[in-house]
Amino acid sequence: MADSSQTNSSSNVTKLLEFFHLCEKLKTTKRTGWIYHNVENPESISDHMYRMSILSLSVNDPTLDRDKCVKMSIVHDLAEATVGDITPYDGISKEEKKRRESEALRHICDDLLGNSPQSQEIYALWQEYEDATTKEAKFVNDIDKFEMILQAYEYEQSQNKNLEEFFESTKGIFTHPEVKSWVEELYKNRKPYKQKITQENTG
Ligand SMILES: Nc1nc2c(ncn2[C@H]2C[C@H](O)[C@@H](COP(=O)(O)O)O2)c(=O)[nH]1
Ligand SMILES: [Mn+2]
Repeated sequence: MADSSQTNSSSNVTKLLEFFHLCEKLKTTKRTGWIYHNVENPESISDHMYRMSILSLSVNDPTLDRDKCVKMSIVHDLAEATVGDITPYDGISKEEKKRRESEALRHICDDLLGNSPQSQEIYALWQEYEDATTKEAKFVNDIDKFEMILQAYEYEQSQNKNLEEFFESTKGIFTHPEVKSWVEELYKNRKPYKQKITQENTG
């Protein structure tokens, strides 16, 4: 039997399980931006965060705390388990989106995780990402958008979708030199969308 100081009380364990179950929403909630474009079988919020953690492990930048970037990647959209995946086109201001997400994260960290040291780290990582002032946060903000256009490219290729909007809205926003090289390579490989010529088009 583990030493009691290292175990949680039974009510805390009950709340931990509630948190773990809440995280299922990240696995089941499809990303809204793809839904709006009728993408078939769109990725979930956690799919997006998982690949961001892989990008964090892959970057060749010794000045970056990559472990921190991995942690930041997997918590940056955690609040979406409660508030959902809000896009810039939903008519919800950045301030309101941040208020909802901050409230959701406070509930998770205070009510479900009992303001434990672990929950304080989760909240601090989320806040650092939102403030976007540290090197790690700027990098993770970059790969949040790079991972999105990477996925847009893949849907364009596999489903012959026109997802130009995602490329337009992220033009010129990348700051990290290596991420910029990834973006350049992606643009080099991107094939123009081919309008499917159907019977009615040809008359
Ligand atoms: N239709 C569009 N949707 C977009 C665009 N930029 C972001 N988004 C979507 C992608 C996600 O579903 C959601 C927010 O993603 P976060 O990872 O930032 O939470 O917004 C766009 O240009 N067009
Ligand atoms: Mn994101």
